Amino acid sequence: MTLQAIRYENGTLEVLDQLLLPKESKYIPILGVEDGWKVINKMQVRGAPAIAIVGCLSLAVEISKEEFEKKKALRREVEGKLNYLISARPTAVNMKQAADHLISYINSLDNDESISAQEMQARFVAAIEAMLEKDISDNRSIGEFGAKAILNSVMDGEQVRILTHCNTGSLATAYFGTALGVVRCLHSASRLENCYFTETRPYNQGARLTAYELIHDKIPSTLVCDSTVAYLMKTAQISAVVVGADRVASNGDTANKIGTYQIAVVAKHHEVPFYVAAPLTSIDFSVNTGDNIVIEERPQIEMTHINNLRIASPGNTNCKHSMYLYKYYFIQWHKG
Ligand SMILES: CSC[C@@H](O)[C@@H](O)C(=O)COP(=O)(O)O
Repeated sequence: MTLQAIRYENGTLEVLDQLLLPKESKYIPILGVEDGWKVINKMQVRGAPAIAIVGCLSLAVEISKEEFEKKKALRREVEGKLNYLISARPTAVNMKQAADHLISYINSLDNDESISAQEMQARFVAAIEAMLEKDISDNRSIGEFGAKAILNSVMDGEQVRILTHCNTGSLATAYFGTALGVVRCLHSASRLENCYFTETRPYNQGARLTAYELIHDKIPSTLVCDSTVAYLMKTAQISAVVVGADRVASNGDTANKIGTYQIAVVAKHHEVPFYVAAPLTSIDFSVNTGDNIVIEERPQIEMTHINNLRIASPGNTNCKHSMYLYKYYFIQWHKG
């Protein structure tokens, strides 16, 4: 059975605390938008599609509990809260795309004189619930298309070796993932020899979360240090790299977890095909190039500490090389 990181039923929502994994599996109840914002900001929920779904569902939970006499009041509340949710993690665009879509939907409901405030409220909550279903079907298609694309570039019946970065699986989406969904599809088709995955410093989404998912699904896999990638490409005959995306600009420049850029550069050097597996909601047509993507800067403590234990030497770390950008756009889209 696929891991369920987001549990939503009849207006109640709880999410698996990903900061505690793999040591502890604990679900956090989300009672409204403030809780939603916090779990996203603290990265107890992460991964671009999961951020959008949890953010929007937290609004659905809050709205469902309220009573609105005036449609305008509902519209104002929805707009303000969606804009607030976007600020929790700015680089991943899925939350913003979802907010734009929902704001335009609530405006159309507001303008529709044939419906009451209660009807508007019910339809709005249903629209958010439909996003959950859409993510599930998108995951299925991405997995199937991605596996097909990779298998088309190898010999008939050949087993493939895939490298992935960060976590893009059930913990990052509502179903079985984007890049990790491709890996899952290759495995179900009995065409996966091995999935190599990076530890993904500083928060170790690979070592903690991707490992957790691959072990859960009994998929043959190997955890590698981030700094092993170049050597791995030289020696392990990697068939393809597949990663997810936090935001794709209209020219194809892609922002993803820090470290993705260097993997892309090394893949190019070793002529290993490089794929970005992402839903349409990760594409931001309002941004021309990666230069205009807002890059999230996270607190230094995430790099200097592991599980609240300091690993970097104490002292003034406020110097250039100790700052880190969390994400960076990494690649110019290749034509064809
Ligand atoms: C399907 S998840 C896509 C991306 O969000 C993923 O590749 C990624 O970089 C996640 O980063 P995170 O910082 O853990 O949210």
